[in-house]
Amino acid sequence: MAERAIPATLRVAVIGTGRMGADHVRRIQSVISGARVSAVVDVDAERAKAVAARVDGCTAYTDPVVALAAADVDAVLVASPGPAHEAALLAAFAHDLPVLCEKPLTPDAASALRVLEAEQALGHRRVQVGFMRRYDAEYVKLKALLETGQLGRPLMLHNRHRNVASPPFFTSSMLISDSVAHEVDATRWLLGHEITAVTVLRPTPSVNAPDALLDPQFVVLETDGGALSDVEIFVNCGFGYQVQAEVVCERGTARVGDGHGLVTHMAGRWGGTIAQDFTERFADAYDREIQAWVDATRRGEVTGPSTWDGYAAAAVCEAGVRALEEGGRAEVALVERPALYG
Ligand SMILES: NC(=O)C1=CN([C@@H]2O[C@H](COP(=O)(O)OP(=O)(O)OC[C@H]3O[C@@H](n4cnc5c(N)ncnc54)[C@H](O)[C@@H]3O)[C@@H](O)[C@H]2O)C=CC1
Ligand SMILES: O=C1[C@@H](O)[C@H](O)[C@@H](O)[C@H](O)[C@H]1O
Repeated sequence: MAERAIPATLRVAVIGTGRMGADHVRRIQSVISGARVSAVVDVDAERAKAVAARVDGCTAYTDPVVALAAADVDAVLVASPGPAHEAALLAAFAHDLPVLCEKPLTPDAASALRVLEAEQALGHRRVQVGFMRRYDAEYVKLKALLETGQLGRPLMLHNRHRNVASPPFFTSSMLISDSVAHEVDATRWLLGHEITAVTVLRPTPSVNAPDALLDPQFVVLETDGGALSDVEIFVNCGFGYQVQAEVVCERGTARVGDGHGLVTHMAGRWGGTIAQDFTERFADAYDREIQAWVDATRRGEVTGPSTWDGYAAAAVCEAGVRALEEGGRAEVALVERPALYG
């Protein structure tokens, strides 16, 4: 395929204009630099039209394949639901377009592997996966501290991931595949280890969990570097959105996500506020993530979480769902890491 000329302002097609897609359209148009939205695609035609109407020179489509063939597009942002990602990614690969794909890369290891193989067939990386913890200022500092080696070898990572309430379509396995997927990536990225086995423990569900939802869950990830990473996932905690991580090393510990940004003392009490959802807690991280993607694309590069990272997360989550459903511990089987992913 002929080398594609990269314009000064990238023309981006956004596939999926729901909560995340519409927010990324706003971000590209009003917050970051170097890109504009030239096309939006949603199976819900009215939703696509409503979002397109807010953006000059943006066309609405209902089919990603038609959109990428017809529209003037230099890059693609995929924000449709996970099961639709494979088709969208393959449509982008057919035009050799760079893609920012929201997590999960795909919902299971077999489809993630097909995407991995399709990208290798192109011969170069095309995908950045939307694991935004890697762009959060506190997580970035934690990673940098670990890399100095001052704390010594990481032994354990304790993660807490709490949502106010789960959406109506949420299932018990989605606590792992949709939510813990972030901690799976954070563990691999912070520790630089692959995850080899997953154990899922199920306390008696909260009275606030919708019917039959196993919420909360306690997940233990074993790594090939000998560290353990545990995740409390609680998606109906009721009081706020909290994402915290504490790494315990041989010479000390470090933690992020306590939300101590603004502390007030008033009327005999002290305290702060708790974010209510991810769009608030991770707003800056999403801005940095999309800006980094646009900047790298304009340089003709692909950076950030790769298709390999998306595949590894899918395989770990699949093992996690197995452990949840069958009880106990499930081992993770990964294919050999291809040379393209270093
Ligand atoms: N990084 C993060 O923190 C978060 C990431 N996400 C991820 O973002 C993606 C989208 O999630 P939400 O915006 O919350 O979902 P949503 O349900 O609000 O929006 C999805 C949109 O995609 C459309 N759609 C469905 N199938 C499609 C297809 N085949 N082609 C084009 N459009 C299609 C739907 O009509 C809907 O408008 C998911 O992959 C989700 O896991 C979601 C929330 C936070
Ligand atoms: O990715 C996300 C959602 O899909 C997921 O459902 C939430 O639990 C996470 O907090 C959010 O970041």
